[in-house]
Amino acid sequence: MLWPRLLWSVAAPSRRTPPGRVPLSCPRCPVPGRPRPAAILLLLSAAAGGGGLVVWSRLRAQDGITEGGIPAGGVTEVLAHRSDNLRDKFVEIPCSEDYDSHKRFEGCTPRKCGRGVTDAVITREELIFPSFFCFLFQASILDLHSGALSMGKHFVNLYRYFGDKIQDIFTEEDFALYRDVRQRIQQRIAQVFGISSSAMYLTKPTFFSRMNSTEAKTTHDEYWHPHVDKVTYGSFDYTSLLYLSDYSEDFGGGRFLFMDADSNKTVEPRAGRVSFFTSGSENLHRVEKVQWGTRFAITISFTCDPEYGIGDPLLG
Ligand SMILES: O=C(O)CCC(=O)C(=O)O
Ligand SMILES: [Fe+2]
Repeated sequence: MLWPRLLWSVAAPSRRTPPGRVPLSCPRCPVPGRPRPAAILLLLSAAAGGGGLVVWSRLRAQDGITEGGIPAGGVTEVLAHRSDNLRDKFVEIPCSEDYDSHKRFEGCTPRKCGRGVTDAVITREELIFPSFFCFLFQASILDLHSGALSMGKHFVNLYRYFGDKIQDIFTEEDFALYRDVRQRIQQRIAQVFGISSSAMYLTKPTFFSRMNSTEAKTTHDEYWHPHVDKVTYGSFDYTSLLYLSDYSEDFGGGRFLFMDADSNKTVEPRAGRVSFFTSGSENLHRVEKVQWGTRFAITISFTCDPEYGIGDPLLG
């Protein structure tokens, strides 16, 4: 059983919480509360300061496709069922032309495009991240690189807000796990797409997300809009999503959907499952609205352009 699920069951009881779970609390997790103006990093200033957190706000620009549940009449194929335990599922698809309008980096920029799912790169048991999860109970997005935490209508910059104290709040173990997981995903992507892992760079934003059925407080919380990551985030060439909770056990709705011309193809989240794909419009996608419970995931993305590369998030 996963810690996140246990922690969440205490923090936000759900009708799905099975009885008899060990009650856990987060004693080390301080509440930022309503931030002092000096400590606030609004989304815009974060973005102005070098890219920052773009996330879902920009997705609105690509609206116009049915939202919420899967559209009636839309044929849906399941690429990965929650109960599957997949080693290396991969579907190749033709690349879009999106990459032509960006500088090409041979040996990295996608020539082979597609989407893959694996349950064999990360085990469910290792996905603990307790110090990150403390904050995710209070926020919908935690951007590890910038420290931006979205809380209701506000963005708080955790690194500025807590300063040196952040080292007492976040643990090095969580950052080390993040680095390890990032590396393993990067290697898998490189292997599947036939490129060199050293030609890929982590890019921003890289963030934890919490999605539930409560009304979006701001447009940043509107995770369900169809979008193309390369359009939304610019620097992305390869997107990966690491799921931390289970579809239909921890939450309902919230499936990931590739929106192809002929059909939708779903990936049902499963804790430890990595879904990865080339970031161009060959992989238009969205997330179904969550109907109940809480869905946790991490978006970890890569660019081929060293100019947009970032280092691993660091503690302090
Ligand atoms: O969490 C997911 O399944 C998808 C999130 C997403 O599309 C994104 O971060 O760009
Ligand atoms: Fe996306």
